[in-house]
Amino acid sequence: MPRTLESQITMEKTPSYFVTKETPHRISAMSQETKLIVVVRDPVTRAISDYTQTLSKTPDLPSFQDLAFRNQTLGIVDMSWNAIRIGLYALHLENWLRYFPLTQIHFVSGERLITDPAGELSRVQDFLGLKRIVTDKHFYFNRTKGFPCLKKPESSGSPRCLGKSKGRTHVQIDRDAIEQLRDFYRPYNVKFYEMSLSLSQHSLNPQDFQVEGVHVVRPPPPRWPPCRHFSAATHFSSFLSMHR
Ligand SMILES: Nc1ncnc2c1ncn2[C@@H]1O[C@H](COP(=O)(O)OS(=O)(=O)O)[C@@H](OP(=O)(O)O)[C@H]1O
Repeated sequence: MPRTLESQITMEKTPSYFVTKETPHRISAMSQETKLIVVVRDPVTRAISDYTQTLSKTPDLPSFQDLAFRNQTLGIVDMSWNAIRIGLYALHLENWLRYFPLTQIHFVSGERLITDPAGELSRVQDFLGLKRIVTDKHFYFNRTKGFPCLKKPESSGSPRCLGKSKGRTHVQIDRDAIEQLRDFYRPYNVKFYEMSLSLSQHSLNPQDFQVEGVHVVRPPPPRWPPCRHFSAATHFSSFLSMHR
């Protein structure tokens, strides 16, 4: 991490931070005031997106079902496959909560980042204690790309969209496999959604985690005092770490 002046914020983004066992301990040893931002999306869509990305680099990859299930007939999911494991947000979060209070963690909805990028970024700016500088006027919807793009980045006078590897058409996976994976993730999603409910900046959509209609328990407000400073974040889940 570079040295940072009192008025500056250092940000670092590494997709694997959120799911790497040793990371919370290492980051808290560096600074307990680090603020953490995690971009999450429906874990089933996330797994298919992950597979689509790997397939584009490794065309002879086994099928999604072969990798996702130990035994698909019995519905036994292979939790050791990274594309599946990463979406077990509740488990990863529990590991982080051993080192950081929930108030220092902010979840960005990957789905809303596409439908309402300015809204998601308002919450990020609030969480970081920043003035809301990034707003609606910075984005436009690019029909060709099918995603929001930046109107005019600071560094150039022309609009900028994310690259071709972001927002690819996903590999088609059969309905049954998707349903089996939804069933598999449901308890983890419910737990994760419940944990996130105690955040004042809570913005996760119940539909994105298939928890609508499920009885979720709102946990008591966190015991920790609100943080003064912060820092850090993860392929949906993206993980960004920010340090002041
Ligand atoms: N504005 C905009 N333009 C293009 N793509 C967008 C945008 N906002 C979010 N997304 C979604 O970002 C997804 C890819 O991001 P990753 O999480 O793979 O990034 S990272 O590799 O972890 O850094 C990518 O997922 P896929 O659609 O599955 O490819 C996109 O849906």
